[in-house]
Amino acid sequence: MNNIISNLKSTVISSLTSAMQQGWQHFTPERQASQPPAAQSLQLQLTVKRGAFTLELNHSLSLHGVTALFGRSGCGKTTLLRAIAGLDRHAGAQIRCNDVIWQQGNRFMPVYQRRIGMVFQHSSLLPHLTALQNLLYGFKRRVKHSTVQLEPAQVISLLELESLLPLQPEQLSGGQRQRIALGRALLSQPELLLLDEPLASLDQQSRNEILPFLQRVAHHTGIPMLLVSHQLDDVVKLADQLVLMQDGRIISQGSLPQQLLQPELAASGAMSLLYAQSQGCNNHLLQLSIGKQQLQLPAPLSNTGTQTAYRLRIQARDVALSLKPLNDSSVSNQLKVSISGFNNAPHPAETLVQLELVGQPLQALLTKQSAERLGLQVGQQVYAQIKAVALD
Ligand SMILES: Nc1ncnc2c1ncn2[C@@H]1O[C@H](COP(=O)(O)OP(=O)(O)OP(=O)(O)O)[C@@H](O)[C@H]1O
Repeated sequence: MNNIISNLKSTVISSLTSAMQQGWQHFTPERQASQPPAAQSLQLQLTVKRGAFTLELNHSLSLHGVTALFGRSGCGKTTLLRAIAGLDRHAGAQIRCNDVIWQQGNRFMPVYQRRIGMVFQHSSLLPHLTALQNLLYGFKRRVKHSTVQLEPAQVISLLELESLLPLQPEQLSGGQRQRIALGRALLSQPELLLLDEPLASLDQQSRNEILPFLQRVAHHTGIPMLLVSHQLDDVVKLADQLVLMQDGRIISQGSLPQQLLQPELAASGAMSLLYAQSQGCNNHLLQLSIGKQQLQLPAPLSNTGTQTAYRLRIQARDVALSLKPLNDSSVSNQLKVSISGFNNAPHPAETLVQLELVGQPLQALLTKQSAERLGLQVGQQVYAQIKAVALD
């Protein structure tokens, strides 16, 4: 055992030393031309029957960035993820990743050959191993040298694991355990990361702590992620695309901003996601542009001035509409938009007004009475007052 520990330590120390020599104080990797192509599409054809529940799919999923598999509890998300991973084998299923057959007829590629990394709700760290040993578990034994694109030192730096390495799992918080589990998954050199509710067992503080690391992995490694979640808040912070499931079926898929218009999502609190460019800071106010329109928001205190693109999360209830620009209002963010449609809101007295802002969707939650009073119609140009924005 002592030998194993000292071998693991020397692997990381030599890896870290070499990283330092190459100037990886901060990990800013870009996928190299020599790297294998990341997973881009999954073709899925499968039927799974479990008592009264049936999962039935015949879909192609396009995977780039973070794709959220979203739906109510019991709709079949985990069942689908486990089939994709090869953890469960369902007769008659056909699963392909790009052009590689993972399952078809008698052919069944086992989990370890699928080049996937997995993180589950509970981190499943081995309790008798340190964080470092857990991190490197499988890396030395299972990963072929020729496939190594992410070295331990890079993963340690990316996920800021340095101070955690000597600790036992019981000494780590839930969020820290998930960071180690994520690091272990990355060191398996995956072409696809499968994340099954990785934040579900965490309290809000731990969720907030690990979310930036998931964002960092998504942005810096280029490895596509399939994220199972039934928390719309987490999905909106992380995902680029959303696959919506209901009662064992995929009912829609597409870019996250478009999918947020689906009435099924309004039940979880209708919101919009806008992409904006930073024009710098003025008096601690971040100046943002969307096309030719401007917004300003209190700059995040951690703002280093280097971020140029932002995601703005806007609750539909924080958007008000007026027929003319308001000059005597305290709301300073006012955008010219056009009405593209109306959706039912969860409450019968309210309506969700679909708006378009330079090709991006935005929605406002109004009472039907207000919408009628203003005479709102599809195609009409109005002004959206944005009362609150969350920044990513
Ligand atoms: N081993 C099993 N035996 C019988 N039924 C099962 C089994 N596993 C899952 N189910 C049923 O299959 C359905 C889908 O379960 P699944 O865990 O895939 O849903 P989910 O969308 O991931 O839910 P959650 O968000 O709560 O994790 C549920 O109705 C569940 O009760």
